[in-house]
Amino acid sequence: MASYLYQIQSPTDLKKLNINEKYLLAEEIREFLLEKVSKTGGHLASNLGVVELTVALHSSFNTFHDKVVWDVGHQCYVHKMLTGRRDDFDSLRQYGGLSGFPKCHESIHDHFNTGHSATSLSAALGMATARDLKKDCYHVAAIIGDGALTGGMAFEALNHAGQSGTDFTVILNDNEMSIAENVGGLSNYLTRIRSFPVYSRLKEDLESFIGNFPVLGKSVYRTAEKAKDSIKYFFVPGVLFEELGFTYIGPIDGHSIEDVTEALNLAKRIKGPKVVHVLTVKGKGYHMAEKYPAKFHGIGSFDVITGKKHKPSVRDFSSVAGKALEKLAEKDERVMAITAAMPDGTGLNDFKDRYPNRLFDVGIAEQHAVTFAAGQAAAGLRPFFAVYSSFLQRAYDQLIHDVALQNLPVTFLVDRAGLVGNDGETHHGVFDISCLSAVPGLTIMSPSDENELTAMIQHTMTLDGPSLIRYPRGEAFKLSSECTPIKTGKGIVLEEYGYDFIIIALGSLNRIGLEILEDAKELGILGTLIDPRFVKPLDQELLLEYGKLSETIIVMEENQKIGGLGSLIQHTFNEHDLMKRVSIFALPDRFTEQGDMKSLYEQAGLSSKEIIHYIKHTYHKKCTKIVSIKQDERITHEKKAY
Ligand SMILES: Cc1ncc(C[n+]2csc(CCOP(=O)(O)OP(=O)(O)O)c2C)c(N)n1
Ligand SMILES: CC(=O)[C@@H](O)[C@H](O)COP(=O)(O)O
Ligand SMILES: [Mg+2]
Repeated sequence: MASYLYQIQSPTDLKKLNINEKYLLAEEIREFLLEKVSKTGGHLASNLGVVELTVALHSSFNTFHDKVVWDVGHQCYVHKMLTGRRDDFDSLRQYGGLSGFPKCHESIHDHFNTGHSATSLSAALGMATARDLKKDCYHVAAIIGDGALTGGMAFEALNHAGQSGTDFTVILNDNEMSIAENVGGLSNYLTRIRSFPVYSRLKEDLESFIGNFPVLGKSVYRTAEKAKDSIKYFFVPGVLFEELGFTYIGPIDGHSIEDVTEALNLAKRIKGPKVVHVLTVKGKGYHMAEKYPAKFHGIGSFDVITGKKHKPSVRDFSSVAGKALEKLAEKDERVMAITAAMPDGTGLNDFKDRYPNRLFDVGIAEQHAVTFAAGQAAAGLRPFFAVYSSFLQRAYDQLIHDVALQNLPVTFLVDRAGLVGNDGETHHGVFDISCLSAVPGLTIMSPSDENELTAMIQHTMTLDGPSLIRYPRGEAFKLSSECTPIKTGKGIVLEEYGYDFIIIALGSLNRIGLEILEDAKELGILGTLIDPRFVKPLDQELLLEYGKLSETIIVMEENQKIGGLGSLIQHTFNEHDLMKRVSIFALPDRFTEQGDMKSLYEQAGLSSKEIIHYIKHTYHKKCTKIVSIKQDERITHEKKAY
């Protein structure tokens, strides 16, 4: 059987295929996607949905020159296959392998790196503006999903583009899904447009109908024009976009390669900003993903026949947080939960079922979520915004200006804090301490295990101002059967064998800290492990007390080394004239790549092996020093005796 997929080394080869061959290619692409992603894991459903759209895109656009920006970028796998990266798919999302997101360093066909939502329109508009100013000649397109279109930045760009009249194309991939079901007024609007699938044709008919009657007087023509305008308000899909200054083309069947190609070709001919509205089915072609698009949005390896994951879902920190919040809500009706399109990922699904009126999914709108929470808190509620660390970055000013400055009791449940693994650079939650520890009045905690997480969530209810709890992606665990009560700004000593070294480990890294203590003990090196619990306020008393006891102070944290917990401890020691070297095991000053956690920890030097090595080294140095001091003392003594 001829394989079209394996003939394609670049989009030039795709352009040589006729329409039937393109459909055969689409079938092969789906098989390939299923085969590969079922082994490596990845964003399957979104990619299955854009197979024909991507084939049409490369049939119409020439990405050697034209620029294409993928919003979020999780749906770029087909694009990667068609742009020379098909043979790299075994390494998809693996350490050192092919990224699951667009990466300019991978290919000249990737024009802008993405990973977070709602950036594509701004970036594409910027490129189109640069093109015009430099008098270059190429097309620019942004591909954005209906979910990503709920992000504020997308609206800001629509507003700007509509007025600027800049020539570029927005391809709106509407599958009525974000990760969960899409939400909001815009989503409802798009759904209404879906119910007029033939209107684009009707509009053309109306125009040609009017144009076909030159014998009608000008006034009649104008009346007809006006009538056309009012009819438009009732029937024309996409009036919203048209009113903003875009030409709307659609809705188009996104699984028809001819229709999408034709619509894109038309868009290229029309000057100014355009929206091509494409309707697709998330998970198209794989019945399991069509039925359960949320499960197959981003999935680990799985069995294609049964759709079952190879590693069954575990009880993770997110679900522990969700449960703890439910318990709080049971007792206090002021407790509200807020999510920015991540109810599943942040463990809020049960809360949503139980308290549908107290769970607010605001869409992919982190900035709005924070100020919305501020408003709730200002009016007497106790909102909890559960959000991934890297997505909270988007709302830095809202946190400072709208929450902290007014000392409002909003709690941030900061999930995916630390390294996240295969999503890579864009998704690691490694900046929150550096960014947020500078915010006055914000209490920052990190639990060492699930009991502490639950206790900290309860503890936030005793605080008057804003608070934040950071916890990692992955399986929950207990370090002990229960946890000692949380007191604001107080840490605890988890284990105390001796003072050859002191480890201050943040959050779940205490588990590795305990292992290190045991391994060192077997070597006869005795250490102490401190769980600071609070990054802010830091337990200065505890840290200074133990800091004085040892020459080897080690801090472990899953945050950038610059501006992290280690720096805060160093600063505390300086302020109290405790001149100690603090050895910080954290993330180096570069962006951490994708990969399995073990490789990433090793790369960052955050593994127990690395730290034990360091402890042994400093211990031996100390012993050698003691031996030589003792020798010196003996010589002096002998000299004196002589
Ligand atoms: C700022 C930000 N918040 C949240 C996410 C998590 N996220 C990734 S994809 C996605 C849903 C996107 O839906 P849509 O754009 O419609 O694409 P689809 O998967 O349906 O093709 C979400 C919420 C993100 N990547 N960036
Ligand atoms: C593309 C995106 O941003 C999300 O789909 C993300 O990959 C989810 O990550 P988790 O798997 O950690 O929920
Ligand atoms: Mg969608």
